[in-house]
Amino acid sequence: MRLSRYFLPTLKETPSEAQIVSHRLMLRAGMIRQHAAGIYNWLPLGYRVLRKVEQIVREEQDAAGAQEVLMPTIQSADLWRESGRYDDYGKEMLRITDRHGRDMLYGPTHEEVVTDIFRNNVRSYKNLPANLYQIHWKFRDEVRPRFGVMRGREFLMKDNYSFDLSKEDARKSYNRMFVAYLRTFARMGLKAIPMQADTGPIGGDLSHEFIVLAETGESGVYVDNALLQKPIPENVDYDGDLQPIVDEWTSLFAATDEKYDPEKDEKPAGDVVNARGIEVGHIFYFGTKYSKPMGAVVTGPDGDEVVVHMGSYGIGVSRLLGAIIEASHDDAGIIWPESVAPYTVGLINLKAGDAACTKTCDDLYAALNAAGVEVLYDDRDERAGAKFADMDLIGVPWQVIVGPKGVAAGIAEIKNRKTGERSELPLDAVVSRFA
Ligand SMILES: Nc1ncnc2c1ncn2[C@@H]1O[C@H](COS(=O)(=O)NC(=O)[C@@H](N)CS)[C@@H](O)[C@H]1O
Repeated sequence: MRLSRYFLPTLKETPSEAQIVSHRLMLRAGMIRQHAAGIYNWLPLGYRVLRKVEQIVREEQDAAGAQEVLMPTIQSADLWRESGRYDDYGKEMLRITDRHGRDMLYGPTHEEVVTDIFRNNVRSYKNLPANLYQIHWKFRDEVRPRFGVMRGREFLMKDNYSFDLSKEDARKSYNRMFVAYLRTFARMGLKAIPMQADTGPIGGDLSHEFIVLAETGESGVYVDNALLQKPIPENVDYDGDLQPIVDEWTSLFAATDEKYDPEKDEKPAGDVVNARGIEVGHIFYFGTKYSKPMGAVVTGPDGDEVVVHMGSYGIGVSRLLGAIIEASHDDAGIIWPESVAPYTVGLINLKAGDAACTKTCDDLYAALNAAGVEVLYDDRDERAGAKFADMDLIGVPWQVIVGPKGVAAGIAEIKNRKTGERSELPLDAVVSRFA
């Protein structure tokens, strides 16, 4: 993409309404613009990263055996009356009346909808286990939306729902998601620690939140330092027994401050630190909480009717962009991990008015694109300083800097955005370096 053509309204000034760094940088880098409180427009740069994050979530869900669906954002209130949550859910639920006077709502979550899909289409235990997921927009009328996409009212969530014949089988589904979550966040360069958590309006008695440690996090947490060093599971056999991995990750102390109070509870063993964290995922087992009132049953192996056991598993996809920036930035701006970066290379033409330099850069841009390298090409007629500042703000992992002197010497300068390390490369070696 050429910066001269990019719809990228960067800001020099820090917007006053932004209180945390990720919110400030997402506004300054032209990634989002607020539409209303807690509701955002996703501009080209921001949307590009959102889809990269979404894709990693999707890949790990597919690898774990979940199947992607798309459920409606607007739901009928009738299902929520069946589950008994219509009144309990409170003011966070955006309630709507359609032209025929029917009670509808903008979905804050989808347990009822997915249970309705299951009960209408599955009769036999032979179709279990089932695990359906979607990546879709949710609406929760938060009383105090803040911190940009971190606590929005309309936000993008990946939500899964699992269906099993028994609590034991449901535990296996839970474990598959637990491991998939460890892998998902690690692929985005995040250390997300699974912690015992409250179940809140979703319900159930088994739940873990996945928390990324960050000083601006809204959650207070207590975590054993050893958890931060643990290697992430690789080459996972999702049909195998994952309990040992889950046991390993839950044997050390980690709890949100809702579950552990240092004043009341005894001091846990280990090198436990108190920190702030961002909840990027939350998984629940809640048995028959929805399947019983909604009649989601299957015929069991011995012909009897069995109410299925369920769990639900959420990831805050849009929140993750904020979390990644909180975990990876510096004074100059965002530092995107390569796995979610909007572009891999930021190509900077230091002298747009110099014909030889511009031709070299244009040729390099074409060659990198032809090799499948995602390039953001600063071809603007701007001062070098402004170009460096913008590319550092946008946060692409690698900068390829070409000026008239470099062209004369046949070299480009390469800058690693994360380390600041600079090196030189012959111009004809740049494509192979990044392809
Ligand atoms: N207001 C919000 N803004 C941005 N992300 C949010 C917001 N509320 C929740 N999330 C994200 O969505 C994830 C899942 O939300 S949740 O309420 O914990 N869980 C559920 O909704 C379950 N139905 C899982 S499918 C959270 O872990 C958090 O990362």
